[in-house]
Amino acid sequence: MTDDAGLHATVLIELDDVRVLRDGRAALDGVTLALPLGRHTAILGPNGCGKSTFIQLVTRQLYPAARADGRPAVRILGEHLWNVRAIRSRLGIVTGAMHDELATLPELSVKDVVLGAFDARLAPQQGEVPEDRLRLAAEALGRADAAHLADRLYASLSTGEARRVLLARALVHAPLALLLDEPAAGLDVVARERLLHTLRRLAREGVTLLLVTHHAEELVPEIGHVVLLREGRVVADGPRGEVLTPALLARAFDAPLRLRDGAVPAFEFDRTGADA
Ligand SMILES: Nc1ncnc2c1ncn2[C@@H]1O[C@H](COP(=O)(O)OP(=O)(O)OP(=O)(O)O)[C@@H](O)[C@H]1O
Repeated sequence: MTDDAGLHATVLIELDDVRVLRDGRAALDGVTLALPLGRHTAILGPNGCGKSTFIQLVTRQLYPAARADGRPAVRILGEHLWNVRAIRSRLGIVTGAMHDELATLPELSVKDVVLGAFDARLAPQQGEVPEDRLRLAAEALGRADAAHLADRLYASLSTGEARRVLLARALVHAPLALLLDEPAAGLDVVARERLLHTLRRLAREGVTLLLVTHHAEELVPEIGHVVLLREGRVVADGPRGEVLTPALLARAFDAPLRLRDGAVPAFEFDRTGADA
């Protein structure tokens, strides 16, 4: 392995001057990032800044514009032609889109949802499920604090319960990192804090967290690094305390915003400033 390959292997996601066009407009524009394994990071920004585009880039639902010099613009764990199924043992992905697909299947049990990860399908293939898969699925449900939900139908779950089951599905391959799209969106305050507690435990166990969000309260203390986006461009990329300043937040959100950082971080909108 060359030094270069060694470096890439420790970098979870690398974007090199990425441009993604949607309907002819750049949804990501000149984005250069290196997100290492082991560093818990949030990608943060207002509606429309390109967060979903970033996730769809990683899951290969969207592609970057070709670069003039022919160099690959995106690498996931060092691979520029990654296969989402092949990387799932290293990067578990939890998105709202996955929930939307699963929730349309009324017969699907929670166990089926988690077992489906082995076949990279919504539900597992018919037939007897191997013992080791059942064991790994049960362990993943346990790690997601969702063991009590195993025999429920997925479509009958509350939003908070369903989010845990998706987390279990992502954990079934014991990934090194989790890419989480607004993990606490739609959860009540208690469900949110319980889910964040689970994520914090996973972080302490060595799973790298990569949050893509605009919810300040999801910025658990383990998130030490923040990338701020605005209109498809990186406004700031650095340590949490240096990025979440009123000046940089104002630039990203185009509004007088500050973060009240603490046990439960929250954005505060300065209405006086907005009127000025
Ligand atoms: N299907 C689409 N077709 C065309 N343009 C799109 C499409 N989806 C998003 N866009 C545009 O791409 C840009 C980035 O959108 P994206 O959905 O990635 O932002 P986001 O940060 O995820 O927003 P939100 O927080 O509202 O989910 C926006 O200008 C948006 O209008």
